[in-house]
Amino acid sequence: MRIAVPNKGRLHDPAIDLLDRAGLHVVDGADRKLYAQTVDPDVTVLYARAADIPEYVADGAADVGITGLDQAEEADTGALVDLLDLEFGSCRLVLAAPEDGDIESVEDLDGGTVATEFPNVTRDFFAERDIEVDIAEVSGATELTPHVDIADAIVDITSTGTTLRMNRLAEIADVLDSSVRLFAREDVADDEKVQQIRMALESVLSAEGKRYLMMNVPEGRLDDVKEVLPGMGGPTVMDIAGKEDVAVHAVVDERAVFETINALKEVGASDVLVTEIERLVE
Ligand SMILES: Nc1ncnc2c1ncn2[C@@H]1O[C@H](COP(=O)(O)OP(=O)(O)OP(=O)(O)O)[C@@H](O)[C@H]1O
Ligand SMILES: O=P(O)(O)OC[C@H]1O[C@H](OP(=O)(O)OP(=O)(O)O)[C@H](O)[C@@H]1O
Ligand SMILES: [Mg+2]
Repeated sequence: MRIAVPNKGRLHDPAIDLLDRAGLHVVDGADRKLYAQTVDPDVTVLYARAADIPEYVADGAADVGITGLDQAEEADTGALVDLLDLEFGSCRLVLAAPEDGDIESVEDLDGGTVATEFPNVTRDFFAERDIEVDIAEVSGATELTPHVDIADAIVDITSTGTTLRMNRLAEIADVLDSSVRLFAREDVADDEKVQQIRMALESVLSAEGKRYLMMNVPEGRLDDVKEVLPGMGGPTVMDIAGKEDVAVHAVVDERAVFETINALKEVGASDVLVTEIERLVE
């Protein structure tokens, strides 16, 4: 089983970090290597450019891949199965034009030129609206093109909006909401190993923002404590050898920890421990 991961750029570190936290540690990932082993002898990492990953997966060079939805939509491959939203690399593809120009709507671009690194997505966007545009494919610095008479507008990535603002461009329309996904080729999407990888990654995302609470509770107050701890499927209750108290464990939303601890103290809980959770396999 080969998993394609961005070899550099902004997606590389978070992708490797996520695999790590999922327990799929890369063991010989020296820089500039094409392949790396993981702790699972059946899983190899293949490093590739984010833009090439959909094609690698579609062609069988890899079985699953981690890259942006924007790249998957742009790639000229058959459909890949979008197995899991990995919740990083969130950005939008937008149509934008000079702030002080005459392009204010999508229709104003009829007969015009749009520069982009995403020609396929852009072509589809205008075709769906029956608007004829010429597409100027560029490989970077797209934001400059409307100011040097190469294009009337652009379709490009934005997240904070800083780059558009710095280049005096205004958003005209949303083209695509993107985030990084785990993609699989259709014929392997249901394979056991692929599903194990999906579940391992999902368990890291599920644990994010959750805390594990442990405490001692007098047995007579257990019902009150349960009221305070809605938890996931109720708390775990254990006897403590030679003691009247019972031990109670529960998973709680990080944002609710402060309030929950105060409420727990009020109903008689003591020795409350709060710990982080690495993974949560549901
Ligand atoms: N500003 C951004 N904020 C969030 N996500 C982004 C942003 N820019 C790009 N992305 C996501 O990262 C993916 C990879 O971006 P890109 O291909 O530009 O690589 P990079 O990290 O800039 O490295 P390089 O361009 O040097 O290969 C994009 O397809 C998109 O999904
Ligand atoms: O809305 P913002 O937060 O300003 O982000 C948008 C910018 O981020 C990306 O560029 P990147 O930083 O990856 O540089 P690149 O052109 O070298 O890929 C993208 O191509 C935009 O230019
Ligand atoms: Mg970039």
